[in-house]
Amino acid sequence: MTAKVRVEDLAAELGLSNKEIIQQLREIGVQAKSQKTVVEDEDVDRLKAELKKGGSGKREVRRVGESGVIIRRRRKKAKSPRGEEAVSEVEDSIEEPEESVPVTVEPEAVEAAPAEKEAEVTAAAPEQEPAPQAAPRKAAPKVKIIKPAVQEPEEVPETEVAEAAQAPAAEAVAAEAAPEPAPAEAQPEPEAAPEAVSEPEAPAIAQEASDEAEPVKAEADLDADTEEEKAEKAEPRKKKKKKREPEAPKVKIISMPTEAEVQAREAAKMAQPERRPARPGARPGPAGARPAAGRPTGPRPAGRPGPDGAPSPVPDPSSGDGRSKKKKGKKDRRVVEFATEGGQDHTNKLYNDSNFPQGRKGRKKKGRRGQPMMQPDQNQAQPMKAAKRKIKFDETIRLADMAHQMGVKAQDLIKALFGMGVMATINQSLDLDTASLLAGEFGYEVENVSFDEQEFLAPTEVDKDEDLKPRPPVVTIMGHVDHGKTSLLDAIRMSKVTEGEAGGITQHIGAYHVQTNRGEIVFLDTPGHEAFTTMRMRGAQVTDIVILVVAADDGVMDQTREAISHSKAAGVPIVVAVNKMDKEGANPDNVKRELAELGLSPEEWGGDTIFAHVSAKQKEGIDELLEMVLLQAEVMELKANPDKHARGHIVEARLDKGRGPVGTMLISEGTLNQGDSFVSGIHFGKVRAMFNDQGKKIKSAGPAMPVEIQGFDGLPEAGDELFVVDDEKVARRIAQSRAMKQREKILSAKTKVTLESFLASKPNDEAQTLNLVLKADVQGSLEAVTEALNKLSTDEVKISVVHGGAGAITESDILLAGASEAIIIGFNVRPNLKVKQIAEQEGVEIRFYDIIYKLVQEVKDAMSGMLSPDIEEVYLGQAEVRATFSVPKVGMIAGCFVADGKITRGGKIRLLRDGVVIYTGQIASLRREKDDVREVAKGYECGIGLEKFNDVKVGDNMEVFETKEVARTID
Ligand SMILES: Nc1nc2c(ncn2[C@@H]2O[C@H](COP(=O)(O)OP(=O)(O)OP(=O)(O)O)[C@@H](O)[C@H]2O)c(=O)[nH]1
Repeated sequence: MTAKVRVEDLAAELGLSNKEIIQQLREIGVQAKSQKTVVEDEDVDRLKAELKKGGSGKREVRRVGESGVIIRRRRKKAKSPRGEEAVSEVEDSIEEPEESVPVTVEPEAVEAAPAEKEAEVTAAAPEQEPAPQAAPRKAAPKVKIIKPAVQEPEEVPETEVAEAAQAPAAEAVAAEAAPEPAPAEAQPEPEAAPEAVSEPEAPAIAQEASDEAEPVKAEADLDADTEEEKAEKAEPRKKKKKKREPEAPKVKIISMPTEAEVQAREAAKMAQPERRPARPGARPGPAGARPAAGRPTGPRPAGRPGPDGAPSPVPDPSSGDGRSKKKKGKKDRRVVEFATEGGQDHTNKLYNDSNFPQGRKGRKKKGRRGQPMMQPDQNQAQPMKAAKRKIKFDETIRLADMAHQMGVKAQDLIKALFGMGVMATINQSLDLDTASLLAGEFGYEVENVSFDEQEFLAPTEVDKDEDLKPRPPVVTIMGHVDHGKTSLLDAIRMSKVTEGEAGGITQHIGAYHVQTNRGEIVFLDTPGHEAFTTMRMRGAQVTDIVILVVAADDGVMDQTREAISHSKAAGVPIVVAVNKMDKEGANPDNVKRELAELGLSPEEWGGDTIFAHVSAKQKEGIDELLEMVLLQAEVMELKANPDKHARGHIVEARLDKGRGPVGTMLISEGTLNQGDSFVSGIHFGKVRAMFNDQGKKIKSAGPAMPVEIQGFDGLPEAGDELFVVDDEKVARRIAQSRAMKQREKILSAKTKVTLESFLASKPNDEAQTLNLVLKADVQGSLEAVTEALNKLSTDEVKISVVHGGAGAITESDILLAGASEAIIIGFNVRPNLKVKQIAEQEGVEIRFYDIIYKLVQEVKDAMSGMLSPDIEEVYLGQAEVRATFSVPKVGMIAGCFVADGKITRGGKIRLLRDGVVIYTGQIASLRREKDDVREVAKGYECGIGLEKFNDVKVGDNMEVFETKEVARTID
């Protein structure tokens, strides 16, 4: 058994800090994550041996900061034993002297501080590693020298190595002492300096290049260094920094080296360093150049991807070298820079060689914990690799997530997007195109990993003619209120469906089919066009034929017109059922005439609309009506392939207490079998049980059959498409993917058709159509507006009035507009609160006008892409008139209840009666109880007086708004 000791215990025992112990352990190849990590006894022994030897190269260098604070830095020792020993020695000496460092020295050190620190680190590194590399270190020392030199000249040389180093140090000191203006060389110095910093690396290169050259370079370096130092002294710190920055280039230079160079370096191992070599060439890439930090610091700047796009590459984890975390981190950073400049491989090699010991110094970010220092840096660099510079994109991607994946600030992405003309917030979802563009800006690629449900859906091969079998038509009954829709449905069901059925009672499942002598017909059991259009809005066009019920004694009414508009918009043929023929006042000819005016001319009048006379009450004419429907269906040649996976739509769904979610599906093609796995909207399931419209349990159902299904995982929605897939896993995956998309969709702004944007919405269409739903206060103005608008149609932009009617804007109008991508134009009419909310939900734009000229002008402008309203109306609130009081000398005061928003005294007001605008003007007075108030919020009562208007009635509504100017926009 081996004894185990915790890091913290070990630290206590050896008189070192936990960090130091962890670092030391790393250097001997033992990974310790924290002070609690248990260390094997044998490792402890090794560690101690290593420490005795001189430690794994850790060295501490204390610096005196400006404030007089001593900064202790540790440097890893070179792998080479020599180096290590030397280092350790140095450390000791340094520490001691540091404390005794004179104040005067401090300032200098401080100046050099940032860069110096780094420089020191780097310098130290080289030194440690290659004892032999006197030259290189020397260069490094310069930087270091500044600190140590002043403080302890002797130490510096010692640590680093060689006498040569000492010499430079001395020089440096001298230089510092005599701040002469940097000679011409001084300028280059900066570069040289950097090089010097990176010297270690440079040396390698130099070596590779040629011995001869090296010496020269070395000399040059030295000179440069001294010069630099001088210059630094002479110049403000900034300059020094700059010089150091150049050092970064050194790094780059190093990386620049070819493989051959690298190898040479390895071979020579820190040998004589003539880092200089790099100098000129060194800076291969300005990219890395960031050298900013001059000396040692180089790393930092380097760390970041250069503008060149050169994100720092990642060198290889030279981490193995066993340097202090800090050092590692620094190194990594540098490496990154280098990589950027030169080949990554090279850098890696270099690192591995530990040729670049110098690299540390800068304090990198604090946050590195444990080894992480290295790793994180590497990670940062890694992005360089193409494989790592990809962003996963799934359907959409939130800007914040994208920033996270890229490792950049969301703010930066937002700025970049802004530059691309896209305004986005951190939580906004981006589409693939935008994300790709944005990623490109940062040198990233977008990898689309979206789940494509199409892959799992049965290939939508075109059915062969021989596979198609006739199917029954699906019929919806529409008509005005009380014209007999329900009675007709009942009459049909009673006369056909229940024949032969016990009790004659059929279960209501949303649809049923009837058998006639001529064939079957399927009826959707939800009369009215709202349901019809609601489903259409959801993309479900299940109805083949519409039966339009018109009472013979009443004629065409508002909802009759609406039904016609809805049917036409959906392109569904209409069969007219003139109902209540049994009534005395029945006048079918009048109905025909009115319908003919709306484009539904009976066949006997030369038109193509089929009419049938029925009496739902007397159950007369039903067969003839059904016959006519089938006649129409024959013309349509409705067919479907029953031999495939079923596909259809949910027409009704409900939560059954005992059976859970159940939905009625109208199969449009294929055959649904019990046990089939399916997806419906964002839900999935397996057909556990299936019932027909008569409540009978069935095992399979073919096209156009309404069936009630059990087995959903959640409640589907009417209009959802349902299709069968091969297995439940696929169904689940698809449903999950859809649910996710739906969430994203909700998050992303809903785009709606607006008068300003409709042109841009379909820029590629040759002829664009502006769909409108017109609502006016009276028939007369409706006709006038319609006529004026129709005249505006041009070859390029057509105006299509999907529906026009007199009266308030209703929910039905919103649904129709939503399904037809239309804009609602309200002329002297307004929607009530509920309708307004639905319009907002559905993203339907409603525009209001009270002057035909203005209406026409705006539509005209919109058609030419020039619409730019400069006055915008801002809705404030609505109030209901619950009482009226006549106040002498003041006039009529309306006692109101604020139902929405707020009422403000300065606001403009519209008085609405049944949705029609009666008055538009100003609020003359606004009171709460007996006090004049500025505004009254929702939920409170108040008294409102209108300016020059007294005809207020209980039940009226008041809409308050204000107008504001909006800057005109281009396009
Ligand atoms: N005389 C006569 N009355 C009928 C006929 N059909 C329906 N009615 C009557 O008209 C009224 C309205 O019938 P419904 O079937 O409810 O009309 P609807 O169109 O479904 O009405 P909503 O559901 O309100 O839209 C009822 O009182 C029926 O009895 C008919 O053919 N002749």
